[in-house]
Amino acid sequence: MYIITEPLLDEGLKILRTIGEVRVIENTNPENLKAEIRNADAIVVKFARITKECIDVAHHLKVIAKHGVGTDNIDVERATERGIWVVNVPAANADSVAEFTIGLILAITRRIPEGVQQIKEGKWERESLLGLELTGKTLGIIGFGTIGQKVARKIKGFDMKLLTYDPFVSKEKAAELGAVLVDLDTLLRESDIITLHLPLNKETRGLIGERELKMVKPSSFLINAARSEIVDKKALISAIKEKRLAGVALDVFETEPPPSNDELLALPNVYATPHIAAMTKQVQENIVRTVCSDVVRVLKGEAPVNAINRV
Ligand SMILES: NC(=O)c1ccc[n+]([C@@H]2O[C@H](COP(=O)([O-])OP(=O)(O)OC[C@H]3O[C@@H](n4cnc5c(N)ncnc54)[C@H](O)[C@@H]3O)[C@@H](O)[C@H]2O)c1
Ligand SMILES: O=C(O)CC[C@@H](O)C(=O)O
Repeated sequence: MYIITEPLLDEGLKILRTIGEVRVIENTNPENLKAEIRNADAIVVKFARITKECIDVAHHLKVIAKHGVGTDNIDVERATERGIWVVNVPAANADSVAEFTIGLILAITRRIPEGVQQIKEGKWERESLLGLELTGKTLGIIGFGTIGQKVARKIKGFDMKLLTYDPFVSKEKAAELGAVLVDLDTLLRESDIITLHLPLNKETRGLIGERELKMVKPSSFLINAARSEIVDKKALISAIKEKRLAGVALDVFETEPPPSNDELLALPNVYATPHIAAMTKQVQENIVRTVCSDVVRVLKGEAPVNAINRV
């Protein structure tokens, strides 16, 4: 068996080597990926785009394995048509991502990165760093799945009012975790902080656009540790420039890494981190074990545990 993979922890490489030859590929631009995937029986993918064109040259491919939960970088429909399993690792990173989300909320509302910067520059300008107390404020959680629910559970001690919007969740489920299920417009109008925890797909691309950003309070903050394209970038830039949003914290970008002259990142009140919400030792070890074990299962002719399609 021949397995290709984006760079992985050694533990994962060891598991894969029990079933075949493993090649680590660093260059995942479309042409290189097409050349590499041609002879592969399996691919472990982090951020590389596994497009229809890529899948169509992969005549031996049996499984596309996502190191993580979001499979928006994989053409799952085409893989299914071609009889190729797509597996991911659901839930494994949810605690870490929820913890990180709360970190971003605190960082942006209490202006922690600016405070750090001031001190390092030898400044002491406390009066310029007035923040927002979270107690009694409203947190709007868009997407109430594994991560959204963990955020609700973990933020309890902050005594915030919780709203959530998720078309696939019942109001009873929301209430169980102390949140009120509302429609999107209500959430946007009433929240002081809005955090996104939904997948990127045809329905959610651009879900937060100009119309939606015109509804939010100018004092509100937006947190995006889900996927960049859920928010319309042009509309977001206008909202920040026109002071219709107090601040934005982003862990995800359309192009990763984003270009150094990115217009959004250059704006004040835009905080950013390099897609690290799931970057904890525990999560990375757990994910690599789970995903590589599923690859081995498929290559042995067994059904994977975490398939997101049926072939
Ligand atoms: N920054 C990171 O490192 C990082 C790490 C993990 C996950 N993520 C992103 O977070 C996303 C959510 O992860 P999860 O584990 O909670 O997934 P999940 O599938 O458990 O939950 C997603 C929730 O979104 C809801 N949803 C779907 N369409 C919606 C819509 N149109 N409006 C509102 N809600 C909608 C679903 O009903 C579901 O409850 C992933 O798809 C991934 O893109 C990012
Ligand atoms: O591999 C990672 O650390 C990030 C993946 C994350 O965005 C996911 O969708 O699970």
